[in-house]
Amino acid sequence: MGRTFFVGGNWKCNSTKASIASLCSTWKESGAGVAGPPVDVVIAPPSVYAVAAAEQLPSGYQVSLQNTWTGKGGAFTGELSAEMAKDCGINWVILGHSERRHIPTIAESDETVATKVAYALGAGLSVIACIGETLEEREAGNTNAVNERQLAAIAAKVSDWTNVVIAYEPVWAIGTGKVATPDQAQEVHAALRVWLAANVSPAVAESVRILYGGSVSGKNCNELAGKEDVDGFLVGGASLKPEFTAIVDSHKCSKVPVAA
Ligand SMILES: O=C[C@H](O)COP(=O)(O)O
Repeated sequence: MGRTFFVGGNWKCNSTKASIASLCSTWKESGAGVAGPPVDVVIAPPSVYAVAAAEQLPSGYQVSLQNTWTGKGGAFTGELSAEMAKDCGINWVILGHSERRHIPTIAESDETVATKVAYALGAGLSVIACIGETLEEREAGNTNAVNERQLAAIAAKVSDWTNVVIAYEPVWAIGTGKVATPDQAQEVHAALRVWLAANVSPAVAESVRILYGGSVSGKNCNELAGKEDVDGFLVGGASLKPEFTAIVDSHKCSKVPVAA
């Protein structure tokens, strides 16, 4: 069994109509960063731009939301439901991103993230589920414990992992330019697979894709992609730049067998 390399681009709360048109046209003109086997590419624009971006992205690039609500729509001002994403032809959502966990005015709990993941899957979306430790937690020696706690909350509500991609994003590496070393990323990814094998199933541990996120760039992606448990990336800042296509192309450095 193999795992198809996966590169996600999270535009966060950035972009304009003009910047999207310009970036998409630069990517297409470069001829690099081609989506399709052996690499999946999924871009998460701010939701108001998602449908328009889908029409301009290079062929084969899929689109994601950056968040959905915990359940069915209704009287929840400002929220977006998984069903609305599906209705608009959007098949992915990023959930549990560290900015949604740690920004005080958002403060999503493990429980909320897990509820969102389970609901989105049930509504037919595929989910990029984010986990990751803070610098304080790493320095206290709690890296694996924190990541396993966040994953356990999701595992408690999810039984079918077919449409789940895990993104390991150490909070200290996000937007800081302090990328995890390839060995640091590999160590956590391998530990996550061990945890999944013991607590979910060996088959899920073998098949689920685990992405690394945090200051990934066109310069550091190839070395990270060469690690045996790194199945791709969730990219923030560099996904707003021409260099993103080089990160898509880093699948050529992957040692993970491609899914049949
Ligand atoms: O979702 C993406 C991550 O937050 C990584 O962001 P970054 O590549 O800007 O560090």
